[in-house]
Amino acid sequence: MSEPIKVAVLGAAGRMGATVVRAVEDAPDLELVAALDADGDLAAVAAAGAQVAVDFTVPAVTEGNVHALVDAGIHVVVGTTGWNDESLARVRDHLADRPGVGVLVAPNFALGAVLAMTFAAKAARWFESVEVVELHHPNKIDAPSGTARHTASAVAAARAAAGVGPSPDATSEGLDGARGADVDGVRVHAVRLRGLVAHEEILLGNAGEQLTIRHDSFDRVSFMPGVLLGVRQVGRRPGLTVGLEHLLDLA
Ligand SMILES: NC(=O)c1ccc[n+]([C@@H]2O[C@H](COP(=O)([O-])OP(=O)(O)OC[C@H]3O[C@@H](n4cnc5c(N)ncnc54)[C@H](O)[C@@H]3O)[C@@H](O)[C@H]2O)c1
Ligand SMILES: O=C(O)C1=N[C@H](C(=O)O)CCC1
Repeated sequence: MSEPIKVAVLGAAGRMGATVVRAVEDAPDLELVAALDADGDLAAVAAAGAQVAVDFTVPAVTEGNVHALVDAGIHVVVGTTGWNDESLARVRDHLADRPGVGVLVAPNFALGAVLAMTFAAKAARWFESVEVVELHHPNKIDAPSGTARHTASAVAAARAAAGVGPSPDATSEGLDGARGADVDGVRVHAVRLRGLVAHEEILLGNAGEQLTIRHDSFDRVSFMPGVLLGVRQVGRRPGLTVGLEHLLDLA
């Protein structure tokens, strides 16, 4: 058997980070060499000999972590949300100077969520209306979710490519926010409710019919097969990869 991949986890005291620590410890082909939280020193990751770092921290710090890890020649698997076209472009540019280093940024590592996004993008051109509803635990700090943004962008791109216009909407009066956020022209609604973990519905409507695509993560273990797949694959994918769909032959 080959040597285990040496893995560091950032955000290790958090809900996701703690779950990733347990998953790495349970995987015979992986070795946990560092587990850092907010009070940790990022230099400890390289000092521990980590080959791959997994980042489940907070939107305000994740990009800085990635640049520091890329400088150290460490591959990175990022689950933290808050990324946009500009921050992703900065990482892509940085990686051009670091051939051989891979970064995977995925807004959702649950296999069902990735399939739901893929199915929604495929279906989007065939419906007059489409809206996204995401539902999460009330401790989540960002809205709408990274998954919902990624879904809405993919839906919008598929509709644009097929020449489909915007969803019909006659709203001209009411309260600000009542129609949700606009992500590339697709309405996205965020629910925060005690008891929830991570859930998404894509509602697609035509005259006389509705298709609802729904995914539920009831437990954070649902993200672990995707995270571990990313850890195992990221070193073989130099440059920036955005979305787990690229590792699942779905893109
Ligand atoms: N991609 C996915 O599949 C997926 C799944 C669940 C959550 N998330 C995202 O992951 C992120 C974390 O979610 P969570 O529920 O675990 O949050 P959390 O608040 O429970 O955990 C975040 C942790 O990061 C730590 N932290 C803050 N700054 C740090 C730093 N500079 N270095 C190291 N650690 C630092 C915090 O102290 C905390 O322990 C969020 O952005 C969330 O949206 C993504
Ligand atoms: O619990 C969270 O926070 C989650 N964040 C990701 C997102 O914003 O899409 C993935 C689902 C869980």
